[in-house]
Amino acid sequence: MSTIAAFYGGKSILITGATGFLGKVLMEKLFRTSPDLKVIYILVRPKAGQTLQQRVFQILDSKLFEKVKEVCPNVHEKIRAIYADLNQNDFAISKEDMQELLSCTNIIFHCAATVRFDDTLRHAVQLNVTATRQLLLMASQMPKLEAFIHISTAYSNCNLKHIDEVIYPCPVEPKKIIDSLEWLDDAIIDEITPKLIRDWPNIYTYTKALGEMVVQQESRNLNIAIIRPSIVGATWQEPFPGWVDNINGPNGIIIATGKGFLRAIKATPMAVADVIPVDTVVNLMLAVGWYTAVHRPKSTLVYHITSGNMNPCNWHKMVQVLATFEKIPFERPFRRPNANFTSNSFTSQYWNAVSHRAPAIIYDCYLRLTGRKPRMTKLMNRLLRTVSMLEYFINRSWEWSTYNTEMLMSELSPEDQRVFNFDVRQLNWLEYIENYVLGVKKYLLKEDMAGIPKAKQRLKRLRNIHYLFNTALFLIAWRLLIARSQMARNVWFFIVSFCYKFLSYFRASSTLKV
Ligand SMILES: CCCCCCCCCCCCCCCCCC(=O)SCCNC(=O)CCNC(=O)[C@H](O)C(C)(C)COP(=O)(O)OP(=O)(O)OC[C@H]1O[C@@H](n2cnc3c(N)ncnc32)[C@H](O)[C@@H]1OP(=O)(O)O
Ligand SMILES: NC(=O)C1=CN([C@@H]2O[C@H](COP(=O)(O)OP(=O)(O)OC[C@H]3O[C@@H](n4cnc5c(N)ncnc54)[C@H](OP(=O)(O)O)[C@@H]3O)[C@@H](O)[C@H]2O)C=CC1
Repeated sequence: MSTIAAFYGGKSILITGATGFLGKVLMEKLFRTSPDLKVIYILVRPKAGQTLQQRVFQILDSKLFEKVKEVCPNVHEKIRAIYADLNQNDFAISKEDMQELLSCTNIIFHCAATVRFDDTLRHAVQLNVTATRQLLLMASQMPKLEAFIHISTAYSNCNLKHIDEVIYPCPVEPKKIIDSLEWLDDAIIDEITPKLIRDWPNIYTYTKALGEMVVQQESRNLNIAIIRPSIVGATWQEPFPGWVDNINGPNGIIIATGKGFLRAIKATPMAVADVIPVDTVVNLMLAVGWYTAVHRPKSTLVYHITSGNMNPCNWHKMVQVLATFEKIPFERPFRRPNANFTSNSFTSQYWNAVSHRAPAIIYDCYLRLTGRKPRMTKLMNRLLRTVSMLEYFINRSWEWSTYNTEMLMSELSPEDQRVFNFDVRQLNWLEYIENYVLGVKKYLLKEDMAGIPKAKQRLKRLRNIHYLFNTALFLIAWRLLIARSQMARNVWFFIVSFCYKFLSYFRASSTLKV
């Protein structure tokens, strides 16, 4: 029997961000491996016209939870959705709910965050910093609390090249920032934001760093651990390979490439693509929860869950996705999937003009001519903006030390190492990437596998159109050149007479043989 799975039996667990990508996989694994847990409290807000209960039902009815329903048939009774908005004071939790949370919670997994790179500083600080402080304050009033696990990101210190498993101080104290945001108006905040975030690439990574500082400063006597995953990708093994459900990180790029919108990207091919499967992150989270509660380390331990130092894959290898698109094409692609990597800014601008903007403009002209509303240029601009925000991460490599993560691995029994496996050395990248693309097609785009032959036919047609278009373009350009340049004319006559002579010789020699 797994010690970790047994540890969660009978426990009351509080999860923030349970409706997010990581949160759902965390809940799934908890229910599947510890079906005898007492309750999982999740802090949820109503969204997109759905009530809390509707949101919970939608999650439990998804394919992700199919195995859970077999192992834990009364899973609906074990989830307690609590109305909460982390943007508000006391999270807007009712008195009764708060009382129950304070008196019953044994373990907290704090996953909620805004992960948008372009959020406003005010909102990102509220969610990634102030809400963390508020949750720690709540945690300090929980008599039964055994561990508080805070999810940060491996990029919270991406302004450094080598990152250790320690909490680095930020230049400005989080408290000062929280206080000043209370009275500064939005225009001034926008003006000072670049000065505050300095060499961090965006508000997200900066506020995650502030969040870690808050954890350190407000830890009181709590048993706390911080987990820093790198780029969280689709599931590797559990509950099945390739599960994804949002367009963040590589997912949106995979869709844009597979649908033929994105044909070139400014990336350093040899830079490490530090993707880490979401189930691996969740396994570490559960192992850390157990270790922190049982072994009670004297200080707050930070755990890196990254792939680069143990089983590196670079962006060049990630282009394997292209080969996968041949086997498993996405439906209705705009162009044939192809991607050029360039680390040169000038070449990148060139590709943007030729491979992205020009086809979008041509397509919009076609839409206009056929009486439809043009939309491709707008979509392309949005895509290029997104790609430009991700460029920072695909043109650099970082080194993350993993002493604590390795130490934890060695503390686990062989059974726990199997059930809560976070050893990425066993991961086969090519297989993972193929399953990832398949997962994006099935679970994110919700495309039917039966449509693959049709999609392949369309790819063939697009390839023929591509060749035809290029040939026509070449002939037009050549015709124009011949009309204007004597030298081009000479070259043309030379080529034609050479071909003619070659053909005559070939014909003559074959007649002789007969
Ligand atoms: C060639 C080979 C390629 C190989 C692969 C290469 C991969 C490279 C990837 C590199 C990734 C690097 C990531 C680094 C991450 C750092 C680690 C972290 O902690 S970071 C943690 C991770 N954080 C990040 O990765 C955040 C990065 N992303 C962002 O910050 C923002 O998306 C943005 C600012 C980039 C764009 O903002 P904006 O332009 O406002 O766009 P929106 O966001 O609002 O959405 C656009 C559209 O999509 C719709 N839609 C949404 N969801 C779904 C869905 N589930 N289903 C379907 N659709 C969905 C949505 O409805 C909207 O459509 P519409 O309503 O207009 O019709
Ligand atoms: N995905 C990645 O690549 C990486 C993620 N991380 C970290 O992992 C954690 C989880 O990320 P991930 O699952 O990908 O993110 P998601 O965006 O998928 O999920 C974010 C979660 O936070 C919740 N949330 C946001 N705002 C509020 C609010 N005001 N009140 C209540 N809940 C709120 C969301 O709820 P709702 O559904 O209502 O919006 C959602 O459940 C984050 O801390 C992130 O920093 C770290 C490294 C990489």
